[in-house]
Order: sequence, then C-alpha cells, then structure tokens
Amino acid sequence: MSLSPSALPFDDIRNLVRQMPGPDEDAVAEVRARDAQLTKPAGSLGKLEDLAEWLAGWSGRGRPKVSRPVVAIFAANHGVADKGVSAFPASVTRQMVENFAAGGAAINQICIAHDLGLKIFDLALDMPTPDITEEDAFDEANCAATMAFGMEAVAGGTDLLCIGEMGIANTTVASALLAGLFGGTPGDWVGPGTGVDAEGMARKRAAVEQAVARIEGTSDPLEILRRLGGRELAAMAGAVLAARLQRTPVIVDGFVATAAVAVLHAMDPRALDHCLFAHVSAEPAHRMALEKLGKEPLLDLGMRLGEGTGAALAAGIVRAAAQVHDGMATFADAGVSGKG
Ligand SMILES: O=C(O)c1ccc[n+]([C@@H]2O[C@H](COP(=O)([O-])O)[C@@H](O)[C@H]2O)c1
Ligand SMILES: Cc1cc2nc[nH]c2cc1C
Repeated sequence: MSLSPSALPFDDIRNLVRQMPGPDEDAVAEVRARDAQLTKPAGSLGKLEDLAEWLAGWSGRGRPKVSRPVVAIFAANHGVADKGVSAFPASVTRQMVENFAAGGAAINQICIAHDLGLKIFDLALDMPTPDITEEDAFDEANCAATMAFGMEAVAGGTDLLCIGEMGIANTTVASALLAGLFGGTPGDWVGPGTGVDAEGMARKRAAVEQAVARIEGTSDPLEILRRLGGRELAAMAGAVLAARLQRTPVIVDGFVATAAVAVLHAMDPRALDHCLFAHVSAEPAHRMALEKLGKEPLLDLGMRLGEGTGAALAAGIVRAAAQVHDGMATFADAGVSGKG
C-alpha cells in the first residue's frame, strides 16, 4: 500500500478513509451461532464472547484465530522536550529503543509471556520534530509520508495488531493534539506523563496552551496532526488505517496511542470500529479521551508506561477468547445436556 507522491498527499489519505470496509456481519453471525452451541451457559464468558465476535467482524473470519499477533512500537523525538515537559531527558528515547532490541524492557517480557511478535520502528530519532509551541511539527508531505511509513510497517504479516509508542515528551504532544481535536480547556488534557513535578506540570500546561493557541481556527484533523503531532503519532494513525483496509483487528495501547488514532475518528467516527482499547491509562486525561471516542477500555490496571504494554496484555486476553471459541466442545460433541 504505497502512496503516490502526489501534490496533495492528505487527499490520498482522505481517499483511503473513504474506502474503509465495515464489519463482516456473516462472520459475526457464524461466531454467535457456534457460541450458542458451546458447553457453557449462554453469556457466561461475558466480554470474552464479545471479543470473539469483534475478531470475526474485523478479520472477516467466521472461526477467528490469532496465530500471528504483533506488537508494533513506533519511536520518535520531539522538539518540545526542550521546554522541560518530561521527567526524563530526550536521550532516553534512543536508550529505550536499544533496551527493546536487547530484550530488557517491560514490553519484551509481556511479549514473551503471551507469545507475541514485537517490531520496533524508530523514526529519525536524531532529528526531533520542531517544538510545537513555536512551529508546526511537519509540512504536509512529511506528515503524509510518515503516515505512509506506518501503513507500510504493518502491511501483512499479522492477524492481530497491537499499537504502541516510545517518545520522551510525547504526552505533551498527545495532550495538545487531543485539545486541538476535541477542544475544551487545554490544561484539562495535561497530566504527569513519566512523572513530572509541580513545576514541570506548570511548564507542560503552558506548552500545551501555547501550542493549541498557535493553531486556533484549524479544524481539519489531518492539519491538526500536521501542526501539533509527532512522528510516532502520525505513524500510528497510518498503521491503524492500513490495518482497517487489510482487515486486521487492532488493539490500541494507552494515552499517547489513543491521541494518535483520535485523528482518524475526527475524520470519520467509524474509523476506529476495528479497534479495541486495551486499557485506561493512569494518565488522567485518557479517560476523557476514551469517552469522547465512545470507547470502553478492556482493562484498568493503573498502568502508564506506554511502549505497547497495555495492548500486549489485552492481546493475551483476546487470544484466549479466540482459542476458547475455536477449541471448546459443543453440547452435542461432548454429550453434555443443554438447558432444561
Ligand atoms: O500512553 C500512556 O498511557 C503513557 C502515559 C505516560 C507515559 N507514557 C510514556 O512515557 C513517555 C512520554 O512521557 P513524557 O512524560 O516524556 O511526556 C513515552 O515514551 C510514553 O510511551 C505513556
Ligand atoms: C524509562 C522509560 C521507559 C519507557 N517506556 C515507554 N516510555 C518510557 C519512558 C521512560 C522514561
């Protein structure tokens, strides 16, 4: 799925959004019919039953399987880090990418625990995007090209895509993007991220206010992404759009990943119908963002790490839901008496 380097690259993306398929209702009906035969009281597996239907609808498979789940982490750096908005220095982004490669991060261990593939994509870490309090993050061609990178990154190769990120200062970018997309008081979208102190929070609030004020009057979602985004956010938005077009169900990680995909929702409210929101992050504004998207998170574990960890945990549950649906015996097979 490559984008032609045409004069209006955002139009190419708008066209892809228009081509998004809906759910496969026949596959959903197939899962419902089989579920009714399985050796358990109807409804007794609660949300696991919903997950099997969700997988069927968005994979187009009446007997859904999760054989090749992949966690994709996009990493990038941000000029706004220079404003003292993170508890950690920007150099940690690259150091953590190296830690992912060496197998030492939390995400590596969750992937081992749940037998998930892991792919890391680092996006020009030595060239942070400009400080969004002062300048636009991208020009249109670069923003569209970064989305296209995200699309290509996830092309084929997986039947369950978990989306995560790494990027010092990206909770500031995510807060600005959400404020730009949804409005409200910019400061209400700001939280501690990696754990900034009170002064750091004040700097972060000021940065988000400044960034949002700078783009006043901009309402086009792709323009808001271009002006207030960052590379890993643009790539995640592209990846989630590509997954929809290739019928791959998606699990979205925490606050930052949610902000990235909110751009697609602003373009078309159906754009995230193939996405499961893994968890509600401890970053306070995540709950508000999920409410705006009309999405209920699967888990609430008090996590706020990012790097795909919430999505990877949810993938374990989704995989179990598929296995249960596929492998259980029916009442007839097992000779178990049905409801009297
Ligand atoms: O996505 C979340 O829920 C989340 C909440 C807090 C922090 N993070 C991670 O922490 C980093 C950004 O935090 P900060 O304080 O540098 O803006 C980035 O690498 C994210 O993956 C992620
Ligand atoms: C150490 C560290 C690990 C991370 N993983 C995702 N974001 C992170 C931010 C920090 C600071």
